Amino acid sequence: MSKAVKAAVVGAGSWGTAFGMVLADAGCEVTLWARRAEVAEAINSGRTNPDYLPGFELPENLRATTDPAVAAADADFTVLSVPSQTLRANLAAWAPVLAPDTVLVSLMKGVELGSAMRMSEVVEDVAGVGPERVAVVTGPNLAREIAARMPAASVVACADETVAQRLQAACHTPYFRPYTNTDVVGCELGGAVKNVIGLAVGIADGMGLGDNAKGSLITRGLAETTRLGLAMGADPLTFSGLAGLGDLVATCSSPLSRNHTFGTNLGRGMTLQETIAVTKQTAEGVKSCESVLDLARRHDVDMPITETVVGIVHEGKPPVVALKELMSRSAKAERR
Ligand SMILES: NC(=O)c1ccc[n+]([C@@H]2O[C@H](COP(=O)([O-])OP(=O)(O)OC[C@H]3O[C@@H](n4cnc5c(N)ncnc54)[C@H](O)[C@@H]3O)[C@@H](O)[C@H]2O)c1
Ligand SMILES: O=P(O)(O)OC[C@H](O)CO
Repeated sequence: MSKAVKAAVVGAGSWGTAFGMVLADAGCEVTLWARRAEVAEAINSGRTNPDYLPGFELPENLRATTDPAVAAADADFTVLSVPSQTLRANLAAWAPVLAPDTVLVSLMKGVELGSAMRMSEVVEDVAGVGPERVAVVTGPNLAREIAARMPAASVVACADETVAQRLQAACHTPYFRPYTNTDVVGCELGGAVKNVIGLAVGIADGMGLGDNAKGSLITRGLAETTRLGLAMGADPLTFSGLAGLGDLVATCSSPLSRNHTFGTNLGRGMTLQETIAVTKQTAEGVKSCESVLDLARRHDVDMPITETVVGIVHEGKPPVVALKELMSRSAKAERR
């Protein structure tokens, strides 16, 4: 009998826990690392994670610990699911205990502030591993729907296709269908920028701007994501796939999206501080809109929607003023 695949998951938040359930349902032995002892205790004794995924019973082959060395031991895959801006510090603490040949898997959809590095680049930098040891899982995967075992497709990206295929096998279940891709840059950009566009669509929804505005923002949001991707060497076809259009549509249409909800609250007139106060979990676009804009400027790419979101979220620009500015930009051909 072959040995079960072992997976460590760093971060027992909503997506770390839900993806841990997917791995466990696919037959892996999963150990979740939780920051707080009470979260680990609830998972081990109550089979639930009431703080992040209330109402879902967790599989028996998913355990939790607060000790990184226990979680990391012999892990074939070390799955990283913490807020993007904390990855560097979290992974630095894990680096000494990582299993020697473990594949590091990023679930995160953000870009590091200051360095403008994608999450896989931060992983390579901190863990000192090459791209063949780093994979990314991304796509239209709202954690609560996955935890309810509702059907979804996803993308498993790695520069080394055989590694992507191993991970694909490790997380393939009757309700979770992962596709492989070797375009790590495109997959990560799709995930990070859709959060920013999700904020923009949420703001528009909160302002009551209607479905034409939503369709326009989604489409032009995808256009600016693709422009950035092309400048960074991504395959443009990635953006019409699950990591691009798929995730953008799910995020921009779902009340389960934290980024969309964050934007809706701002569009309804809440202040930034009020919105932060009612947001219990990570809305990556709030910080990553600045690092995405930084990336755009480094690559000399025009990203007007991203710029508008930064203006509203970080510069106190009233949404009505931002809307007027966005709509009065000079006329253009669609494909440029
Ligand atoms: N929730 C989803 O539906 C979903 C789906 C796909 C991808 N993602 C991505 O997965 C990543 C993780 O998101 P999530 O939804 O699990 O977030 P979350 O807010 O639900 O959980 C974050 C987890 O990170 C832990 N953590 C570790 N160090 C931390 C620190 N210094 N500060 C704050 N928290 C810290 C928290 O304790 C918590 O367990 C994000 O990049 C997100 O974009 C989320
Ligand atoms: O809740 P959000 O906005 O972080 O979105 C969750 C996932 O990324 C959707 O695929």
